[in-house]
Amino acid sequence: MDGSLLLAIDQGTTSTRAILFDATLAPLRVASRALPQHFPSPGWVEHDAEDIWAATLATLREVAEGVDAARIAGIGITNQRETTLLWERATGRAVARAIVWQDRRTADHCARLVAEGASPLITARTGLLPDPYFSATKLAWLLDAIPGAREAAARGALCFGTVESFVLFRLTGGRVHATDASNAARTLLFDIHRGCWDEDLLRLFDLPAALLPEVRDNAAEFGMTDASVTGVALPIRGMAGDQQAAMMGQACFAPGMVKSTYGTGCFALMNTGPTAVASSHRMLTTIAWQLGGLRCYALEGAIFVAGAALQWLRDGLGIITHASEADALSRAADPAQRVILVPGFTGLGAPWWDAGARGAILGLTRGTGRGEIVRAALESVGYQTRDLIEAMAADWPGGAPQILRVDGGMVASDWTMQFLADLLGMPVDRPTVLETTAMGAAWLAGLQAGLMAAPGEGAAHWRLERRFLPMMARAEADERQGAWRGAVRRVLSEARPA
Ligand SMILES: Nc1ncnc2c1ncn2[C@@H]1O[C@H](COP(=O)(O)OP(=O)(O)O)[C@@H](O)[C@H]1O
Ligand SMILES: O=P(O)(O)OC[C@H](O)CO
Repeated sequence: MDGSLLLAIDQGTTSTRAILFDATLAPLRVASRALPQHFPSPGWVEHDAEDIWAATLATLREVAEGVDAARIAGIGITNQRETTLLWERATGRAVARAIVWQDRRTADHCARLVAEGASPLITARTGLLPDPYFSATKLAWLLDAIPGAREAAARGALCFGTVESFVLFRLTGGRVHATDASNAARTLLFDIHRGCWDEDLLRLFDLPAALLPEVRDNAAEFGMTDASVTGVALPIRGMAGDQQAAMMGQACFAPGMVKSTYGTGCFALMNTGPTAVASSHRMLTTIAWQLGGLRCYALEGAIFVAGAALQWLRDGLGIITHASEADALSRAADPAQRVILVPGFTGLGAPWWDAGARGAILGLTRGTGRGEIVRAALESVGYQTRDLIEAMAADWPGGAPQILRVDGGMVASDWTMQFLADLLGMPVDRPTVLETTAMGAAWLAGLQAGLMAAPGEGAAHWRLERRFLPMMARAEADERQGAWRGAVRRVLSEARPA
């Protein structure tokens, strides 16, 4: 028995992965399952809790097959954040489909909160703002929509949680209803300065405290899996929201370091150390991690559509059959055409926060073909990232970061990474292991198991695969960014927050 393997579960928006890592955080085995998406109404996005659970169990069993359980030092769970689940405490059965972070059905509730002047309280306590992206209004919506749910919630018969909490509950056979500080920080209900659920916010959203999970450090004893579920009892020792886990996988341990993850959406996070920096530029302030009761904070820019634009080109328009075709099509596209795609399919996130905005393709001519449209989808990722990085640089006393570390499914696109470096005018570093989210969860479990050094004591697990250096003239980059902002202004809704 050496107890030096770590097992990460990464429950993402479009897939669930389980990855077995060795003690140097090198991935040994990966199992993956796609997650079905449900779009029952315009702007609504749902996941079936049983799909999440079935994929979690299947991937976990697949990577653990034939491995001596005594060699597994711990499991780390990481997850799509904010996605809201409500389930019966007695049975673990979800009472409705999960409402996914991208879902906009609570836009009116958020607009009401803004109109009633609740924004300053919400931002001061949570570092967030009233937007349907976060969990609280989704939870309130479920309690109102399901007959009897409010009464059952008040007597403690229901559990609320985001995906990590639901997965933990099921893995432990219903014994543990808990979450971690990084996930709690995304609910609109958690005071990120005091590190606890906030009574005033519970009142504001009319939610009973009996629903809430207990909040633990990111590296902690979360309980043992139930042997009847996983075959043998294994310790769960790490937990973090996927974007915070990616920060750890990217070893962004020093204040001022930034990573950006390109999956379905794009999430750029800057480490701000023990200081919760309040943004004057519509960035989010969030908990990066809490270890030994001490919190490290981050500034975050969240954009809702990155790789999802390619999914739309593939599944909605059918003009590509696989995302990997996008690079060749973009290289071959006419450089003289300036087509701009604003991917506001589910509204716009940071720095616009406009739930009513919708997407647009501008600059079409008779010569525009699929290459120019695909290239515009890749370019939209660069433009959106530059908006975030400039906003963060304006908030952070240390100014602009020197380097951007990138990860997520979309960084396979060399073309996109080069365009990103060109627009930002800074190096873009792609690591050897792109499963940085799972790596972060494994790192947390390893930290708790005593296998890893604490942050700041070295970042031996991070290795550079390729650095993209800026080649575009600054004047051209600035002019392009200006044209992008002009395009965004044309899709903003009249009702957007001032
Ligand atoms: N070669 C590629 N070029 C561009 N985008 C890609 C490529 N391969 C995958 N993607 C995009 O990456 C996204 C999937 O990344 P992933 O990190 O698995 O997402 P998530 O965690 O949100 O489920 C998809 O939206 C897909 O369009
Ligand atoms: O599943 P991902 O990688 O798209 O991440 C989703 C985010 O956590 C939403 O906040």
